Amino acid sequence: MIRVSVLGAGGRMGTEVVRALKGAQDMQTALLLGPDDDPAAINPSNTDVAVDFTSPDAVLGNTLTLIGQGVHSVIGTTGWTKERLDQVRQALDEHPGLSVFIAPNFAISAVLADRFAAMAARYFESAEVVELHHPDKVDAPSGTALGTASAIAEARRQAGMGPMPDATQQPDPSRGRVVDGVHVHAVRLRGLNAHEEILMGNPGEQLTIRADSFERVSFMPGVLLAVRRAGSIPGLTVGLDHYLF
Ligand SMILES: NC(=O)C1=CN([C@@H]2O[C@H](COP(=O)(O)OP(=O)(O)OC[C@H]3O[C@@H](n4cnc5c(N)ncnc54)[C@H](O)[C@@H]3O)[C@@H](O)[C@H]2O)C=CC1
Ligand SMILES: O=C(O)C1=N[C@H](C(=O)O)C[C@H](O)C1
Repeated sequence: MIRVSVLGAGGRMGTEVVRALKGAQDMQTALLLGPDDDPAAINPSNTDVAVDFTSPDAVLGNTLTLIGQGVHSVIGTTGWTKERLDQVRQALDEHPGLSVFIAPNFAISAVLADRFAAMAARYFESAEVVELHHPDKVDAPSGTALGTASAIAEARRQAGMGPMPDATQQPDPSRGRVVDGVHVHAVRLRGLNAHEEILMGNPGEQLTIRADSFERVSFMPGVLLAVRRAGSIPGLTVGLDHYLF
């Protein structure tokens, strides 16, 4: 049995994760932590893998604590920057064999949308990302959209493409956040859950790639897969594609 502790267990995702763990034959829930609990309560005597769905403010501290405790982490929480990831890598250097796995998105539809976008990027002059979420989400743009924009930018770089056409004369917030040269727009609307549309355009044609997570259950197969694979790739791994393709 894999003993799994959950940080953020009372939240929207945490609740769904606890339900999924209860339905998994090879897993048992260990500690279920909320914002007032000490993550250092998690250690190898009670936990094999810790799952974090907390908040962008809390996740780095939690992760560094869990590395210090010698427990593998599976993380869905957003808020990662290159600097924060470097801090995790540095901490992991002291703990060979330990793994930290971060997925901006655990839904297969979103992982495939990213992959398709990276494949398509070199064939289109223009590309923009629109992410649409429930209005209780605290961060914008979504971690998924940031990853998608970076993947598109990297594919364009590899293809030797320059900047996208845009006659806007001065930067304006209505054009969204520019991530690595790719415009990202965030919509917050009651009734939505988690959605992303990647728009690509050429003279006379358009490609739209869209992924919709209508319910949080869509993230659970990915979370359980990452828990089962924890420790299989030591060090820091970012993206469910590492386990899928
Ligand atoms: N990677 C993925 O597939 C997905 C990622 N997310 C991300 O997961 C995170 C959580 O999302 P939701 O569940 O919707 O938020 P939420 O606000 O419903 O849940 C977060 C929970 O964490 C708790 N919390 C805050 N700080 C904590 C700490 N230091 N220790 C323990 N618990 C703490 C809060 O009290 C709350 O219960 C967000 O960053 C969101 O973007 C959400 C959905 C899918
Ligand atoms: O907060 C959410 O809901 C989600 N957060 C993640 C993100 O920011 O990309 C994943 C998914 O979009 C749902």
